[in-house]
Amino acid sequence: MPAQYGQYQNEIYLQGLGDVRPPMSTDPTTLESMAKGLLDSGPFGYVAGGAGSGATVRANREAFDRWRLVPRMLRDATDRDLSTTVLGQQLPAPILLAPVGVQAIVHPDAESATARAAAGLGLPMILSTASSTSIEEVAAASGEGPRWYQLYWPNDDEVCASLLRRAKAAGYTALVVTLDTWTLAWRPTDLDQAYLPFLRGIGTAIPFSDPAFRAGLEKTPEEDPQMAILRWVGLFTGQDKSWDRLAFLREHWDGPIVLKGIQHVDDARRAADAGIEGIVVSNHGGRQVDGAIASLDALPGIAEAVGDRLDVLFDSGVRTGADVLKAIALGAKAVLLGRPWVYGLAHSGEAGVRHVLRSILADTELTLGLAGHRTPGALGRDALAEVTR
Ligand SMILES: Cc1cc2nc3c(=O)[nH]c(=O)nc-3n(C[C@H](O)[C@H](O)[C@H](O)COP(=O)(O)O)c2cc1C
Ligand SMILES: O=C(O)C(=O)c1ccccc1
Repeated sequence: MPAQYGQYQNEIYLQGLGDVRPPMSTDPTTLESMAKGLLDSGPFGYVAGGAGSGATVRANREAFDRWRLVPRMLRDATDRDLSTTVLGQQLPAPILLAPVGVQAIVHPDAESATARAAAGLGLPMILSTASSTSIEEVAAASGEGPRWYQLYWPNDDEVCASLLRRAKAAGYTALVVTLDTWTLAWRPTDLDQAYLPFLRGIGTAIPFSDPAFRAGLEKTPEEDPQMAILRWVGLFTGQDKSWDRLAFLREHWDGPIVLKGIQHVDDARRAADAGIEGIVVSNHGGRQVDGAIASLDALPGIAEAVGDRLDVLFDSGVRTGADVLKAIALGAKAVLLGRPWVYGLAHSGEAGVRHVLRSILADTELTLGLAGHRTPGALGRDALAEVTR
């Protein structure tokens, strides 16, 4: 297959001949400061912020800086192919859109804009349970694009079964169960502004359309929004879940299941023992356990232990093409991207998300080739050097 994503580089240079500049920076590491100038401090702080002192947000980036690619020369890497297979599904590149809730706080087009941008590139969007837009609406915006559903596992089995039923009916093929956010962490940036997006009312945050959810309310969410919001938050807080409860999800979901938020190798082994198809090695972008291990530092041991039994995915701190390649060389099959495209969404909706995704895809493809490889699968530990200070 001819290299395709690198075309974005040519496109940008050609537009430059007509004095047209790219819509926003092509360097995703600078998008945070751009978004700071665009968004109110509440939503910006919510997206950019982390737990506690921010130690784990920083650690995620520092871990990437400790690994360096070691490029190889005089190997024909003119034609690159980023495609890969995850959960038995062919993907055009080893990149997925991480589940991100409440997208209406950054742009009115919210999840529908993201879904259109992802679908246009054939990348799976993982729709959050905490989305601003309904499962069915986002499915419609996805068109033929691949779609996965992320579950915040409610402590009401009826609501859980209803969400899974709707996701299945709307064509979502894989289920990502997020385990690390059964309550929100201590997040000083949000606390200092008393900012919590889903306490700000119907329409801007959580959809209340679910029939099983509505059935459990005395008054409709339209009549008593406060009550509805409190019940919704309560449903996802302080759950008393254990590994044997995965059987319930199996019963109500007939596709592959991925557990998100795995950081300990023993938890990865338990997932494999339970017959789970995939895990996401993730610390939630440093938003949950302040002081937690950098996600990239947790990856190699986990990939070594279970990489041949299930698909190991990775997120937290991926910003550049080189980062994508480093995570793959350390054992990930694919990576999830979080904040960078959210900043693109804030800038210009669907077009902004598309620009950020195309930038990272182009960077990934060019850097792969320049490092001397044709496919992500060719990357092994010998493609990297660890820098010790
Ligand atoms: C604003 C925001 C909202 C998020 N919402 C969810 C969510 O609803 N479900 C979930 O599993 N993860 C959620 N995450 C975590 C992401 O899926 C992902 O793990 C994280 O953003 C990856 O780190 P990165 O932003 O450094 O790429 C959210 C992250 C952000 C920044
Ligand atoms: O903020 C988050 O990290 C997150 O996962 C979340 C949780 C609930 C609602 C929206 C997002």
